[in-house]
Amino acid sequence: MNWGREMQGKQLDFMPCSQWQRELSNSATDIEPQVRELLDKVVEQGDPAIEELSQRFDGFSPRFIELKPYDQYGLETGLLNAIVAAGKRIEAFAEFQRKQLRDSTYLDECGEFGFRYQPIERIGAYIPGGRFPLISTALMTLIPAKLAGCRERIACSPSDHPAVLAAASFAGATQFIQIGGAQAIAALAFGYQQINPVQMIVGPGNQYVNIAKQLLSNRVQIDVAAGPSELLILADEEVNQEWLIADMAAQAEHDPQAQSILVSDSQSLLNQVREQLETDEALTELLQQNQIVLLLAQSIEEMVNFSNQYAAEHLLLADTRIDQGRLINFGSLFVGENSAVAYGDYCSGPNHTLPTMGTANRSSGLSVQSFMKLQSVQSIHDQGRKELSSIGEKIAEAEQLVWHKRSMQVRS
Ligand SMILES: NC(=O)c1ccc[n+]([C@@H]2O[C@H](COP(=O)([O-])OP(=O)(O)OC[C@H]3O[C@@H](n4cnc5c(N)ncnc54)[C@H](O)[C@@H]3O)[C@@H](O)[C@H]2O)c1
Ligand SMILES: [Zn+2]
Repeated sequence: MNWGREMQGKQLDFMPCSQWQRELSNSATDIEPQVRELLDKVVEQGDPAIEELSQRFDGFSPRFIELKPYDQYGLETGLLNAIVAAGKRIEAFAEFQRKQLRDSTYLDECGEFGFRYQPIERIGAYIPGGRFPLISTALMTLIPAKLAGCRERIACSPSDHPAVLAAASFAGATQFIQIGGAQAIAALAFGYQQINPVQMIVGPGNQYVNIAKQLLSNRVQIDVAAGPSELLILADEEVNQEWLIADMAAQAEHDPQAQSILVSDSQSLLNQVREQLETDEALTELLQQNQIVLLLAQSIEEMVNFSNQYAAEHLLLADTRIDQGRLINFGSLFVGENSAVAYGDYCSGPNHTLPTMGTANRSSGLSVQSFMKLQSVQSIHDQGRKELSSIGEKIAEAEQLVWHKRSMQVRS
Protein backbone atom coordinates (compact mmCIF):
# COMPACT_ATOMS: atom_id res chain seq x y z
CA MET A 1 0.00 0.00 0.00
CA ASN A 2 1.25 3.43 -0.94
CA TRP A 3 0.87 5.43 2.25
CA GLY A 4 0.79 9.17 2.08
CA ARG A 5 -0.21 9.39 -1.57
CA GLU A 6 -3.41 10.94 -2.74
CA MET A 7 -5.94 8.59 -4.26
CA GLN A 8 -8.99 9.90 -6.09
CA GLY A 9 -8.54 13.24 -4.33
CA LYS A 10 -8.66 11.64 -0.89
CA GLN A 11 -5.63 11.55 1.40
CA LEU A 12 -4.85 8.09 2.63
CA ASP A 13 -3.84 7.69 6.20
CA PHE A 14 -0.19 7.83 7.08
CA MET A 15 1.51 4.54 7.69
CA PRO A 16 0.74 3.44 11.25
CA CYS A 17 3.94 3.41 13.28
CA SER A 18 3.08 -0.11 14.40
CA GLN A 19 3.76 -1.30 10.84
CA TRP A 20 7.10 0.42 10.37
CA GLN A 21 10.21 -1.75 10.15
CA ARG A 22 13.76 -0.46 9.98
CA GLU A 23 15.47 -1.51 6.74
CA LEU A 24 18.71 -3.27 7.50
CA SER A 25 21.36 -2.51 4.94
CA ASN A 26 23.44 -5.43 3.72
CA SER A 27 25.64 -3.42 1.39
CA ALA A 28 28.49 -3.66 3.90
CA THR A 29 28.85 -7.40 3.42
CA ASP A 30 29.57 -6.91 -0.31
CA ILE A 31 32.97 -5.34 0.27
CA GLU A 32 33.95 -7.43 3.28
CA PRO A 33 36.10 -9.91 1.29
CA GLN A 34 37.88 -6.98 -0.33
CA VAL A 35 38.70 -5.35 3.02
CA ARG A 36 39.76 -8.72 4.44
CA GLU A 37 42.21 -9.06 1.58
CA LEU A 38 43.71 -5.62 2.28
CA LEU A 39 44.15 -6.47 5.95
CA ASP A 40 45.72 -9.85 5.15
CA LYS A 41 48.23 -8.07 2.96
CA VAL A 42 49.20 -5.84 5.88
CA VAL A 43 49.56 -8.86 8.17
CA GLU A 44 51.85 -10.56 5.64
CA GLN A 45 53.94 -7.61 4.50
CA GLY A 46 53.70 -5.00 7.26
CA ASP A 47 54.59 -1.35 6.61
CA PRO A 48 55.27 -1.66 2.84
CA ALA A 49 51.69 -2.92 2.37
CA ILE A 50 50.29 0.05 4.29
CA GLU A 51 52.28 2.38 2.08
CA GLU A 52 51.21 0.62 -1.10
CA LEU A 53 47.51 0.74 -0.14
CA SER A 54 47.73 4.41 0.73
CA GLN A 55 49.31 5.12 -2.65
CA ARG A 56 46.72 2.99 -4.42
CA PHE A 57 43.60 4.50 -2.81
CA ASP A 58 44.71 8.02 -1.95
CA GLY A 59 47.73 8.69 -4.14
CA PHE A 60 50.10 9.53 -1.29
CA SER A 61 52.32 7.80 1.25
CA PRO A 62 51.25 8.01 4.89
CA ARG A 63 52.72 11.11 6.47
CA PHE A 64 53.41 11.90 10.11
CA ILE A 65 52.39 15.51 10.63
CA GLU A 66 53.75 17.34 13.64
CA LEU A 67 50.91 19.34 15.14
CA LYS A 68 51.37 23.03 15.84
CA PRO A 69 49.42 24.97 18.46
CA TYR A 70 45.81 25.14 17.25
CA ASP A 71 45.87 28.89 16.64
CA GLN A 72 48.77 28.67 14.19
CA TYR A 73 46.94 27.19 11.22
CA GLY A 74 45.89 30.51 9.72
CA LEU A 75 42.20 29.73 10.16
CA GLU A 76 39.68 32.48 9.66
CA THR A 77 39.02 33.97 13.13
CA GLY A 78 35.32 33.13 13.19
CA LEU A 79 36.01 29.45 12.47
CA LEU A 80 38.91 29.27 14.92
CA ASN A 81 36.77 30.79 17.68
CA ALA A 82 33.96 28.37 16.91
CA ILE A 83 36.32 25.36 17.09
CA VAL A 84 37.64 26.57 20.44
CA ALA A 85 34.15 27.30 21.80
CA ALA A 86 32.83 23.90 20.67
CA GLY A 87 35.95 22.19 21.99
CA LYS A 88 35.56 23.82 25.37
CA ARG A 89 31.93 22.74 25.68
CA ILE A 90 32.78 19.17 24.65
CA GLU A 91 35.61 19.23 27.16
CA ALA A 92 33.37 20.56 29.94
CA PHE A 93 30.90 17.73 29.37
CA ALA A 94 33.71 15.15 29.27
CA GLU A 95 35.16 16.57 32.47
CA PHE A 96 31.75 16.38 34.13
CA GLN A 97 31.54 12.72 33.09
CA ARG A 98 35.05 12.01 34.33
CA LYS A 99 34.23 13.37 37.75
CA GLN A 100 31.30 10.99 38.11
CA LEU A 101 33.59 8.00 37.55
CA ARG A 102 34.92 7.59 41.04
CA ASP A 103 36.98 4.70 42.25
CA SER A 104 35.25 3.19 45.21
CA THR A 105 35.68 0.53 47.89
CA TYR A 106 33.74 -0.96 50.77
CA LEU A 107 34.84 -2.89 53.82
CA ASP A 108 33.13 -5.97 55.19
CA GLU A 109 34.03 -8.74 57.62
CA CYS A 110 36.38 -10.35 55.06
CA GLY A 111 38.34 -7.40 53.73
CA GLU A 112 38.25 -4.51 51.33
CA PHE A 113 36.54 -4.70 47.94
CA GLY A 114 36.23 -2.14 45.25
CA PHE A 115 36.73 -1.03 41.71
CA ARG A 116 38.70 1.56 39.87
CA TYR A 117 38.66 3.18 36.46
CA GLN A 118 41.81 2.83 34.43
CA PRO A 119 42.36 4.59 31.13
CA ILE A 120 43.22 2.51 28.07
CA GLU A 121 46.82 3.48 27.32
CA ARG A 122 46.92 3.86 23.56
CA ILE A 123 43.96 4.80 21.40
CA GLY A 124 43.53 5.72 17.75
CA ALA A 125 40.92 8.16 16.46
CA TYR A 126 39.88 7.99 12.82
CA ILE A 127 38.77 11.33 11.44
CA PRO A 128 37.02 10.89 8.09
CA GLY A 129 38.26 13.09 5.34
CA GLY A 130 37.32 11.56 2.04
CA ARG A 131 34.37 13.79 1.22
CA PHE A 132 34.41 16.48 3.94
CA PRO A 133 37.01 17.31 6.58
CA LEU A 134 35.18 16.40 9.78
CA ILE A 135 36.32 18.96 12.30
CA SER A 136 33.73 17.98 14.89
CA THR A 137 34.79 14.33 14.79
CA ALA A 138 38.32 15.31 15.83
CA LEU A 139 36.89 17.08 18.88
CA MET A 140 34.33 14.39 19.75
CA THR A 141 36.80 11.50 19.67
CA LEU A 142 40.02 12.98 21.00
CA ILE A 143 38.72 15.16 23.83
CA PRO A 144 37.03 12.37 25.84
CA ALA A 145 40.15 10.22 25.34
CA LYS A 146 42.29 13.00 26.77
CA LEU A 147 39.97 13.51 29.73
CA ALA A 148 39.93 9.76 30.37
CA GLY A 149 43.71 9.94 30.64
CA CYS A 150 44.70 7.81 27.63
CA ARG A 151 48.45 8.33 27.30
CA GLU A 152 48.77 8.09 23.51
CA ARG A 153 46.02 9.50 21.32
CA ILE A 154 46.83 8.97 17.67
CA ALA A 155 44.71 10.74 15.09
CA CYS A 156 44.49 9.39 11.54
CA SER A 157 42.82 11.12 8.65
CA PRO A 158 43.24 11.17 4.89
CA SER A 159 42.74 14.92 5.20
CA ASP A 160 45.41 17.42 6.13
CA HIS A 161 42.91 20.27 6.04
CA PRO A 162 44.16 23.03 8.37
CA ALA A 163 40.86 23.03 10.31
CA VAL A 164 41.18 19.28 10.99
CA LEU A 165 44.78 19.73 12.12
CA ALA A 166 43.81 22.69 14.33
CA ALA A 167 40.91 20.72 15.86
CA ALA A 168 43.13 17.67 16.45
CA SER A 169 45.71 19.91 18.05
CA PHE A 170 43.15 21.63 20.28
CA ALA A 171 41.69 18.23 21.19
CA GLY A 172 45.10 16.98 22.29
CA ALA A 173 46.14 14.41 19.68
CA THR A 174 49.62 13.18 20.59
CA GLN A 175 50.38 12.17 16.98
CA PHE A 176 48.75 12.85 13.65
CA ILE A 177 49.14 10.59 10.63
CA GLN A 178 47.73 11.52 7.27
CA ILE A 179 46.37 8.17 6.17
CA GLY A 180 42.85 7.06 5.30
CA GLY A 181 40.59 4.06 4.80
CA ALA A 182 41.20 0.46 5.86
CA GLN A 183 44.97 1.01 5.76
CA ALA A 184 44.65 3.64 8.51
CA ILE A 185 42.78 1.16 10.70
CA ALA A 186 45.41 -1.49 9.93
CA ALA A 187 48.23 0.92 10.82
CA LEU A 188 46.59 1.62 14.17
CA ALA A 189 45.80 -2.02 14.93
CA PHE A 190 49.10 -3.58 13.82
CA GLY A 191 51.44 -0.65 14.33
CA TYR A 192 53.24 1.35 11.69
CA GLN A 193 56.75 2.79 11.73
CA GLN A 194 57.23 4.31 15.18
CA ILE A 195 53.59 3.69 16.17
CA ASN A 196 52.90 0.72 18.42
CA PRO A 197 49.58 -1.08 17.98
CA VAL A 198 46.80 0.76 19.77
CA GLN A 199 44.35 -0.95 22.09
CA MET A 200 41.25 0.90 20.93
CA ILE A 201 40.09 2.53 17.69
CA VAL A 202 37.23 5.01 17.58
CA GLY A 203 35.64 7.30 15.05
CA PRO A 204 33.29 7.03 12.11
CA GLY A 205 34.19 6.46 8.51
CA ASN A 206 33.03 4.97 5.25
CA GLN A 207 32.42 1.26 4.71
CA TYR A 208 36.11 0.43 4.25
CA VAL A 209 36.89 2.01 7.59
CA ASN A 210 33.95 0.45 9.40
CA ILE A 211 34.46 -3.05 8.04
CA ALA A 212 38.17 -2.90 8.82
CA LYS A 213 37.31 -1.93 12.41
CA GLN A 214 34.83 -4.79 12.69
CA LEU A 215 37.25 -7.33 11.21
CA LEU A 216 39.96 -6.28 13.65
CA SER A 217 37.68 -6.09 16.66
CA ASN A 218 39.19 -9.28 18.08
CA ARG A 219 42.53 -7.43 18.35
CA VAL A 220 41.38 -3.98 19.35
CA GLN A 221 38.45 -2.49 21.19
CA ILE A 222 36.22 -0.54 18.81
CA ASP A 223 33.50 2.01 19.51
CA VAL A 224 29.82 1.89 18.61
CA ALA A 225 28.38 0.54 15.39
CA ALA A 226 27.96 3.99 13.85
CA GLY A 227 25.93 3.38 10.71
CA PRO A 228 23.90 5.92 8.75
CA SER A 229 22.52 8.73 10.89
CA GLU A 230 19.01 8.39 12.37
CA LEU A 231 16.59 10.83 13.91
CA LEU A 232 13.27 10.05 15.53
CA ILE A 233 11.00 12.93 16.49
CA LEU A 234 7.99 12.49 18.76
CA ALA A 235 5.78 15.53 18.27
CA ASP A 236 2.52 17.03 19.43
CA GLU A 237 0.42 19.60 17.54
CA GLU A 238 2.11 22.58 19.16
CA VAL A 239 5.50 22.05 17.55
CA ASN A 240 7.29 24.55 15.37
CA GLN A 241 7.01 22.73 12.07
CA GLU A 242 9.68 24.74 10.30
CA TRP A 243 12.22 23.81 12.97
CA LEU A 244 11.37 20.11 12.84
CA ILE A 245 11.48 20.02 9.05
CA ALA A 246 14.95 21.57 9.14
CA ASP A 247 16.02 18.99 11.74
CA MET A 248 14.75 16.11 9.64
CA ALA A 249 16.45 17.40 6.50
CA ALA A 250 19.65 18.02 8.47
CA GLN A 251 20.07 14.43 9.62
CA ALA A 252 19.01 13.14 6.20
CA GLU A 253 21.81 15.09 4.51
CA HIS A 254 24.53 13.11 6.33
CA ASP A 255 24.23 10.19 3.99
CA PRO A 256 21.85 8.84 1.31
CA GLN A 257 20.96 6.09 3.79
CA ALA A 258 20.37 8.43 6.70
CA GLN A 259 16.76 8.60 7.87
CA SER A 260 14.55 10.95 9.85
CA ILE A 261 11.20 9.76 11.20
CA LEU A 262 8.44 11.93 12.59
CA VAL A 263 5.84 10.15 14.73
CA SER A 264 2.72 11.89 15.98
CA ASP A 265 -0.78 10.95 17.01
CA SER A 266 -2.00 14.04 15.16
CA GLN A 267 -2.99 13.37 11.57
CA SER A 268 -3.43 17.09 11.06
CA LEU A 269 0.19 17.80 12.09
CA LEU A 270 1.45 15.11 9.74
CA ASN A 271 -0.68 16.50 6.94
CA GLN A 272 0.64 20.02 7.45
CA VAL A 273 4.23 18.81 7.58
CA ARG A 274 3.75 16.81 4.41
CA GLU A 275 2.22 19.79 2.66
CA GLN A 276 5.18 21.94 3.63
CA LEU A 277 7.67 19.33 2.51
CA GLU A 278 5.93 19.08 -0.83
CA THR A 279 6.41 22.79 -1.50
CA ASP A 280 10.14 22.11 -1.89
CA GLU A 281 11.60 19.86 -4.54
CA ALA A 282 14.58 18.62 -2.52
CA LEU A 283 12.42 17.92 0.53
CA THR A 284 9.82 16.12 -1.57
CA GLU A 285 12.59 13.93 -2.85
CA LEU A 286 13.67 13.08 0.72
CA LEU A 287 10.07 12.06 1.38
CA GLN A 288 9.92 9.93 -1.74
CA GLN A 289 13.27 8.28 -0.96
CA ASN A 290 12.04 7.44 2.56
CA GLN A 291 14.81 9.59 4.02
CA ILE A 292 12.02 11.50 5.71
CA VAL A 293 9.20 9.31 7.00
CA LEU A 294 5.92 10.44 8.59
CA LEU A 295 4.20 7.88 10.80
CA LEU A 296 0.87 8.01 12.58
CA ALA A 297 0.42 6.72 16.12
CA GLN A 298 -2.93 5.85 17.66
CA SER A 299 -2.02 7.24 21.07
CA ILE A 300 0.73 8.71 23.21
CA GLU A 301 1.25 5.23 24.55
CA GLU A 302 1.95 3.96 21.06
CA MET A 303 4.42 6.80 20.41
CA VAL A 304 6.37 5.84 23.52
CA ASN A 305 6.30 2.15 22.66
CA PHE A 306 7.43 2.81 19.11
CA SER A 307 10.33 4.92 20.31
CA ASN A 308 11.43 2.32 22.84
CA GLN A 309 11.27 -0.44 20.27
CA TYR A 310 12.98 1.59 17.47
CA ALA A 311 15.89 2.73 19.70
CA ALA A 312 16.90 5.76 17.65
CA GLU A 313 20.39 7.17 17.50
CA HIS A 314 18.99 10.69 18.03
CA LEU A 315 15.62 11.11 19.73
CA LEU A 316 13.97 14.53 19.74
CA LEU A 317 11.10 14.79 22.20
CA ALA A 318 8.93 17.62 20.94
CA ASP A 319 5.83 16.55 22.80
CA THR A 320 5.13 18.08 26.21
CA ARG A 321 2.65 15.31 27.04
CA ILE A 322 5.39 12.68 27.21
CA ASP A 323 7.54 12.33 30.31
CA GLN A 324 11.15 11.81 29.21
CA GLY A 325 11.57 9.15 31.92
CA ARG A 326 9.37 6.82 29.87
CA LEU A 327 11.83 6.83 26.97
CA ILE A 328 14.35 4.10 27.58
CA ASN A 329 16.10 3.31 24.28
CA PHE A 330 18.05 6.01 22.42
CA GLY A 331 21.65 7.07 21.79
CA SER A 332 21.10 10.69 22.78
CA LEU A 333 17.89 12.38 23.88
CA PHE A 334 17.10 15.96 22.87
CA VAL A 335 14.33 17.30 25.09
CA GLY A 336 12.11 20.06 23.76
CA GLU A 337 12.11 21.63 20.34
CA ASN A 338 14.86 24.12 21.22
CA SER A 339 17.22 21.17 21.37
CA ALA A 340 18.19 20.79 17.73
CA VAL A 341 20.21 17.65 17.04
CA ALA A 342 22.62 19.82 15.03
CA TYR A 343 23.72 21.44 18.32
CA GLY A 344 24.61 17.98 19.53
CA ASP A 345 26.43 17.24 16.28
CA TYR A 346 28.77 20.17 16.77
CA CYS A 347 28.94 22.01 19.98
CA SER A 348 26.49 21.52 22.87
CA GLY A 349 28.81 19.14 24.72
CA PRO A 350 27.55 15.51 24.75
CA ASN A 351 29.18 13.20 22.24
CA HIS A 352 27.85 12.81 18.70
CA THR A 353 29.31 9.35 18.15
CA LEU A 354 26.22 7.28 18.88
CA PRO A 355 24.79 3.80 18.32
CA THR A 356 22.57 3.34 15.25
CA MET A 357 20.51 0.53 13.65
CA GLY A 358 18.68 -0.20 16.89
CA THR A 359 21.84 -1.02 18.83
CA ALA A 360 20.94 1.80 21.20
CA ASN A 361 18.80 -0.76 23.03
CA ARG A 362 22.00 -2.32 24.34
CA SER A 363 24.92 0.02 23.82
CA SER A 364 26.01 3.57 24.51
CA GLY A 365 27.61 6.35 22.55
CA LEU A 366 31.19 7.42 22.97
CA SER A 367 32.03 8.96 26.33
CA VAL A 368 34.94 9.30 28.72
CA GLN A 369 33.91 5.94 30.14
CA SER A 370 34.38 4.26 26.74
CA PHE A 371 38.10 4.96 27.03
CA MET A 372 38.40 3.36 30.45
CA LYS A 373 38.50 -0.12 31.86
CA LEU A 374 36.62 -0.92 35.05
CA GLN A 375 38.88 -3.00 37.25
CA SER A 376 38.07 -4.73 40.49
CA VAL A 377 40.45 -4.79 43.44
CA GLN A 378 40.23 -6.98 46.54
CA SER A 379 42.28 -7.27 49.68
CA ILE A 380 41.35 -10.05 52.11
CA HIS A 381 42.35 -9.61 55.74
CA ASP A 382 43.29 -12.27 58.31
CA GLN A 383 39.78 -12.90 59.57
CA GLY A 384 38.49 -12.92 55.99
CA ARG A 385 40.80 -15.81 55.03
CA LYS A 386 39.04 -18.15 57.41
CA GLU A 387 35.58 -17.00 56.53
CA LEU A 388 36.10 -17.26 52.76
CA SER A 389 37.91 -20.61 53.02
CA SER A 390 34.89 -22.08 54.74
CA ILE A 391 32.73 -21.06 51.79
CA GLY A 392 35.12 -21.62 48.88
CA GLU A 393 36.56 -24.97 49.92
CA LYS A 394 33.17 -26.63 49.78
CA ILE A 395 32.56 -25.40 46.25
CA ALA A 396 36.08 -26.36 45.07
CA GLU A 397 35.49 -29.82 46.50
CA ALA A 398 32.26 -30.20 44.57
CA GLU A 399 34.05 -29.06 41.41
CA GLN A 400 36.88 -31.49 42.20
CA LEU A 401 39.48 -28.79 41.76
CA VAL A 402 41.90 -30.00 44.39
CA TRP A 403 44.46 -27.24 44.19
CA HIS A 404 41.81 -24.58 44.46
CA LYS A 405 40.65 -26.23 47.64
CA ARG A 406 44.24 -26.53 48.86
CA SER A 407 45.06 -22.87 48.23
CA MET A 408 42.23 -21.90 50.55
CA GLN A 409 42.81 -24.66 53.06
CA VAL A 410 46.41 -23.65 53.69
CA ARG A 411 45.15 -20.19 54.59
CA SER A 412 42.28 -21.20 56.84
N1 LIG B 1 27.87 8.02 12.21
C1 LIG B 1 28.57 9.09 12.45
O1 LIG B 1 28.63 9.59 13.57
C2 LIG B 1 29.34 9.74 11.35
C3 LIG B 1 29.91 10.99 11.52
C4 LIG B 1 30.65 11.52 10.50
C5 LIG B 1 30.81 10.83 9.30
N2 LIG B 1 30.23 9.63 9.14
C6 LIG B 1 30.40 8.86 7.91
O2 LIG B 1 31.76 8.82 7.59
C7 LIG B 1 31.88 8.58 6.20
C8 LIG B 1 33.00 9.41 5.63
O3 LIG B 1 33.34 8.83 4.40
P1 LIG B 1 34.42 9.43 3.42
O4 LIG B 1 34.50 8.46 2.30
O5 LIG B 1 34.09 10.82 3.13
O6 LIG B 1 35.77 9.48 4.23
P2 LIG B 1 36.64 8.36 4.94
O7 LIG B 1 37.81 9.09 5.50
O8 LIG B 1 35.82 7.54 5.87
O9 LIG B 1 37.13 7.39 3.79
C9 LIG B 1 38.01 7.81 2.80
C10 LIG B 1 39.05 6.72 2.58
O10 LIG B 1 38.45 5.54 2.06
C11 LIG B 1 39.39 4.84 1.32
N3 LIG B 1 38.77 4.34 0.08
C12 LIG B 1 38.03 5.05 -0.79
N4 LIG B 1 37.67 4.28 -1.82
C13 LIG B 1 38.18 3.06 -1.60
C14 LIG B 1 38.16 1.82 -2.32
N5 LIG B 1 37.50 1.70 -3.48
N6 LIG B 1 38.78 0.76 -1.79
C15 LIG B 1 39.43 0.86 -0.61
N7 LIG B 1 39.51 2.02 0.09
C16 LIG B 1 38.89 3.09 -0.40
C17 LIG B 1 40.50 5.78 0.97
O11 LIG B 1 41.69 5.31 1.55
C18 LIG B 1 40.09 7.11 1.59
O12 LIG B 1 41.15 7.74 2.28
C19 LIG B 1 30.52 8.87 5.60
O13 LIG B 1 29.93 7.65 5.23
C20 LIG B 1 29.74 9.51 6.73
O14 LIG B 1 28.36 9.22 6.71
C21 LIG B 1 29.50 9.07 10.14
ZN1 LIG C 1 23.86 15.37 12.20
